[in-house]
Amino acid sequence: MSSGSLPSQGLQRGVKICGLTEEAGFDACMEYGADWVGFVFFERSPRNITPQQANRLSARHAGGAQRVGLFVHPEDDTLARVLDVVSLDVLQIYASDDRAASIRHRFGLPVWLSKPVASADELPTVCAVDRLLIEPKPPTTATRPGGNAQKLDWSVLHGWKPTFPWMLAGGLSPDNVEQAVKETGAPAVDVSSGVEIQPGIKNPDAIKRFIHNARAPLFHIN
Ligand SMILES: O=C(O)c1ccccc1NCC(=O)[C@H](O)[C@H](O)COP(=O)(O)O
Repeated sequence: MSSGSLPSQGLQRGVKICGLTEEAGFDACMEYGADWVGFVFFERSPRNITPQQANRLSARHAGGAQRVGLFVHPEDDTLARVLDVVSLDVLQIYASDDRAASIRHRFGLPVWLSKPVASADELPTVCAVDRLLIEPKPPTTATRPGGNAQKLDWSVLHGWKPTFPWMLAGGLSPDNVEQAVKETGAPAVDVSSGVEIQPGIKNPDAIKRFIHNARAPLFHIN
């Protein structure tokens, strides 16, 4: 697969809205055409959702955006328990490359791996799974590895030419996403805090604007 330039639908830039917990936010993702919706299975997160709640939300719409389950260093048992209750299309994982590849093999689902970076020399050159999420390192005081509304220094990505699918995450919002894709050439973008009224509660209008603005720039590769 080349250059990470293949979002889920043709040449349209891929958009993932993460951390859905309630109906209005979930329905907005479906109405405004998000490519992926994320459910956070991490107890310390304000966006944590139970498998049963995720299943109920997911059942509100047949089809539409792919359902992504987000896990932090999960055991196989945890993944199996969630997948018993809610059907997921993608597993988004915080783990090592080897562990992520092993989860992919064990569960037979596409796996996306989060790659926190702080400088250009930390940018990955290979991808052991299906997609990498490039995001900033969390603040030292953070209680979770992502979803902290922290923006990556986009200049870190200048000149980076990955040969695998990737997605930009961290501190994006309806107001900065257009500039973010222009500066980085990101083929896909991921947001949580930037489209929220409060942690875990999404703003439908912000979701609409985020999706529109993310797709506004012509598709190009950096
Ligand atoms: O959202 C959380 O609470 C969370 C908890 C544990 C690991 C990851 C988490 N979120 C990751 C994300 O939602 C995405 O990477 C997101 O695009 C970045 O978050 P934000 O800066 O809030 O947009």
